[in-house]
Amino acid sequence: MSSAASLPPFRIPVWRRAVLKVGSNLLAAEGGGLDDRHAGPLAAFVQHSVDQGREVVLVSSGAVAAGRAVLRQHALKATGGGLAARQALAAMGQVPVLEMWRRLSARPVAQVLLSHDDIRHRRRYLNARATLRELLALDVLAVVNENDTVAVDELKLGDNDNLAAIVASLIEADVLLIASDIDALYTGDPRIDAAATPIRQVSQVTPEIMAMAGGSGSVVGTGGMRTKLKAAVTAAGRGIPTALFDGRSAATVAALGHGELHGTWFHATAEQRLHARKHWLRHLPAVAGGIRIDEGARHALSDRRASLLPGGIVQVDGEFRRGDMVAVYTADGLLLGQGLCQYGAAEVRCLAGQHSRDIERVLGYSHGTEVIHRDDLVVLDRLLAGAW
Ligand SMILES: Nc1ncnc2c1ncn2[C@@H]1O[C@H](COP(=O)(O)OP(=O)(O)O)[C@@H](O)[C@H]1O
Ligand SMILES: N[C@@H](CCC(=O)OP(=O)(O)O)C(=O)O
Repeated sequence: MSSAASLPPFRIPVWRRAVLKVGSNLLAAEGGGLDDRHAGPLAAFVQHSVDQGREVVLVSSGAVAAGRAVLRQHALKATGGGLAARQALAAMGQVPVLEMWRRLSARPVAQVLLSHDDIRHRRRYLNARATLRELLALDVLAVVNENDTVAVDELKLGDNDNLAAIVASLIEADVLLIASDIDALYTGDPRIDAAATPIRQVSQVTPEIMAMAGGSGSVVGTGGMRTKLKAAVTAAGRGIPTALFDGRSAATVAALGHGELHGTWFHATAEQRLHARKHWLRHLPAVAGGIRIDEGARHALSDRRASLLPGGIVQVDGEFRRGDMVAVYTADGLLLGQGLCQYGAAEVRCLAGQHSRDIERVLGYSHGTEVIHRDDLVVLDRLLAGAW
């Protein structure tokens, strides 16, 4: 088997926001529990990226492996196998996982546990997104994992590769970074196929590429290469490229900090991203009613692609709830576009004409400074001009 070191590195495009997924195999110690040997250089990579003005959200596995060690440490006996036992292990293990990242990070860490329901339900999805955005703004390291406690088998996000791709889409990351225990995608499962060769770039995950992937090479890993390829497909569907690399190699991790990938790069085109989002926003039906805005806000939305702030709102028609798709009109009633509203109609009525900084004073709480965030807004004249 030839190794990925035989190929020239891939120069990754400059990115501003990334999701870094750290797999179980990198965190599980041989005799059980956690080993921070590989997590150390990865935490240093995150810090280095932040120092350069970038943002990184971590998706970390390892809870089940860590939970097993807690059980042993305290000489506890599992009451049985099955799902509940695994969930209990994960619940116990989240503590040492967080503790490890806290120890390795110069910044405060925050735990974000997500479940299937949080992704499927729009309101919960928006809440999760708002929290992650806030944590990024606070410069806090968000450590995401699946909320195994409430995830039953048929409603599981499944593996953290998939979760990482969803989080990348949630925070609109520029790149998904998957740190694994293998240095590239190979033409076949390297454990079985001695002639397998590494691939540096994949322009699209085709059925032929999918057929190259086998399952996990270890007992702690969940999905193997197959789930990584599926994650790359999910991410590419949102226009997010994926980098797969060997998180056991400190040199590879350090090189990544300088934009050099010694792994596999899965391309995603900008058109894919625009198309997916434009399509999604455009086809979500708007609720009855809407928001009328003044000339300054119209200019900001259509010419500067800005978010809708409370100050530019002159009138609220009808009823809608937080998270609903709401039509936006000019003051004289021309339809300008539509977007996902961060506040319900009653709240927007209170906020109309107010400065963003006064939201908390007016409502007693805040869901953010934007009434409609620019990422959630589709402006029709841009669409028609094909520029969105
Ligand atoms: N075509 C392939 N190329 C590379 N690795 C493969 C391939 N098919 C299967 N694998 C296996 O996938 C493993 C990585 O996945 P996994 O064990 O789930 O790790 P993680 O904990 O990082 O998610 C590799 O160690 C390798 O044994
Ligand atoms: N929530 C589980 C995730 C396990 C998992 O998916 O692991 P991985 O092999 O990294 O995809 C844990 O923390 O143990």
